[in-house]
Parts: sequence; structure tokens; C-alpha cells
Amino acid sequence: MTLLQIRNLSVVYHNGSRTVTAVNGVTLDVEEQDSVGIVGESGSGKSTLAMALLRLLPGRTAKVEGEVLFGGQPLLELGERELSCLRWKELAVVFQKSMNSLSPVHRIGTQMADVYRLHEHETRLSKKQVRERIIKLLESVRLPARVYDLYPHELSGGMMQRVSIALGLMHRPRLLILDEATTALDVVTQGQILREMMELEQELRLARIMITHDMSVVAAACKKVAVMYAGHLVEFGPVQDVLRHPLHPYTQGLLRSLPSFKGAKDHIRGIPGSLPDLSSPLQGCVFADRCEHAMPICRQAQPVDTAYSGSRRVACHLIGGEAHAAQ
Ligand SMILES: Nc1ncnc2c1ncn2[C@@H]1O[C@H](COP(=O)(O)OP(=O)(O)OP(=O)(O)O)[C@@H](O)[C@H]1O
Repeated sequence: MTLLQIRNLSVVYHNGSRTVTAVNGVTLDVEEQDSVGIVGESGSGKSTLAMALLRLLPGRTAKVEGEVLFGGQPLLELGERELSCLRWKELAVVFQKSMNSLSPVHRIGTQMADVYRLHEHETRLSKKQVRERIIKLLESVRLPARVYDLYPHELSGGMMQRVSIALGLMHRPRLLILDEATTALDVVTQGQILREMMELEQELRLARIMITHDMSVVAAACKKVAVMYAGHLVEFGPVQDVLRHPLHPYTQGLLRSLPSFKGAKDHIRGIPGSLPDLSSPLQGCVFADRCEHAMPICRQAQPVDTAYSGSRRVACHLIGGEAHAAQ
């Protein structure tokens, strides 16, 4: 069943006279218990997309358009009260900097208990019961019970990020969004946490969106991948299919720039050029200026997001009928 339906979502930032279209017409489904990696280079709009889903963007400067249904509820139309019931309990997020948001002068357990109480109004657990629950939660992310009584500075980066994940899982949400949550960690710790996450989400029947610029993280830990470029979702599909047979020239370039996916180091190639100016109106394909296969139509019309096969989708004039129709 589909848990999250994102339809034609756009986010425009207004800063004085300048407007930046950070997310541009994104359509994406996340099934229950699915794991979707959103990848793209810095500035492609990944975090803005996550913040828009969580309604965490400042209404004054960020205009969000489109439709988002979460478990059938229209997320973008909910009032603050309905939203606060959903956040943490149904929909939780772990940011890269989540660990910095803990207070340095209070013990981990006390802070977790505060978060628990803030969002749990129905069940009145005793102090002891809350402590037990939190210790169980810490153990579920492979942290020893003694962490409950420690201060943030007494934990390593990996342990702190495990605490942040435990906080995200506190109310057993149906969807967990990890925004570069493991990026700052060393590769070994990152790998361990990802493996544990995957075990845990099977147990909790949790769906996960993982935002990262690291394709190897998506390859290791996600079932599906959504590739973003300059605010556009350019390709979507099962991870193994996209890795083996990338359709969009941007995805192809992204994979070529990774040593682990395409042979020897001397074959590594970056993608020449840089992201387009997101404050200028766009006529053709957003990737046309950097695309080695660009055709005249690519500079004239935006490609339509087209179903390719199975659940694969791609927005490129090379794929589908448009290029052929124009010839
Ligand atoms: N508050 C803001 N006001 C104006 N522009 C913004 C704001 N926040 C982000 N942007 C712009 O929106 C675009 C998308 O940024 P975003 O942070 O969502 O990308 P990202 O893919 O998550 O990048 P990163 O991986 O570096 O976090 C960028 O061009 C960025 O400069």
C-alpha cells in the first residue's frame, strides 16, 4: 500500500526580490515498509523536499505548492494541531545535525524522557516505566543501558547519531526520514548503523526515506532510488535496476563519478559544468547544459516524467516518445 504520495510538489524561496525554485514539480510514491534513497549533488533540493514534507519550512519565505498525502491525509493542508499529532508519532526525521540539538548539560535519558512526554498524552506511564522504555529503545539501536545516565559529550559521534535515531523511533512512526543522518560518521560506523536500521525497520514495519549525496549509501541500504537534479526528480526506480542500467544522462554521470561502481580509478569522471541558476526561468530540460547527449528539443521543452518499465520512471527526451515525435 502507498504510504506517502507526493504530487507535483514545488518549493520556491523568496528572499527580497530573488526567488529560487528549489524543488520543481516532484512526484513520488513511498510504499509502506519501503526504503527510498533521494540522491543528488549539493543544492539539488533534497533537504528542501524533506522539510516541505514535514512542514518545517518558514511560511513567510518558502512557498510550497502541490499535494502530499500521508496515509490518506493531506499533509500540506493540516492545521498545526493535527500536524503535531503526526510529527514524531507517524512521521519522524533525523537530521545530520540532530545530535547537536541535545542539551550538553542534561543527561541523555532525561532529555529522551522529555521528548517522550511532550508527544505522549494518552498513556500515563510512571517515571520508572518511561525509563525502562527508553533503555529498551537505546538497546534496540545497540546502545548500552548506561547511556541513559551519560551526558552528550561522553558519547562518540556514532553513539550520538544512534541516540538521534532512537529519538526518531521513540513513538514507532510509520515513516522515518533520515537527512544525511550518517554522513558525518566514518564508513565502518555508518555501515553498522545502516545494517542495524534495516533490521530494526523490518521489526517495526517502518518505511524510510534516506536523503544523501552518497550513492553507495543508497546502494547498501535502500530498495529504491530517486535521483534529483536542480530541484527536479530526473529518475526513479529499484536501486539495482538504476545502478545497473541508469537511464538519465545525469544518473549515468553520477555513477561514472564513483570509483566503486565503474571499474578502475582512471575511469572516474566528474560531470563538467555546475548546477543551473535556480532563480532563472527554465525553458528546456534542466540538465541540457551539462548533457553530452543534448538535442535541440532538450533546450526547447521540459521532458515529461515518463514511466519506463515496472516502477521505473525517467524525465528525459532521449527516453520515451517526445524526441522521436519531434524528429
Ligand atoms: N532559506 C533559503 N532561502 C533561499 N534559498 C535557499 C534556502 N534554503 C535553500 N536554498 C536554496 O535551495 C536550493 C536547494 O537547497 P537544498 O539545501 O534543499 O539542497 P540539498 O540537495 O539538500 O543540498 P545539500 O546536500 O547541500 O544539503 C539551493 O540552491 C539552495 O541555495
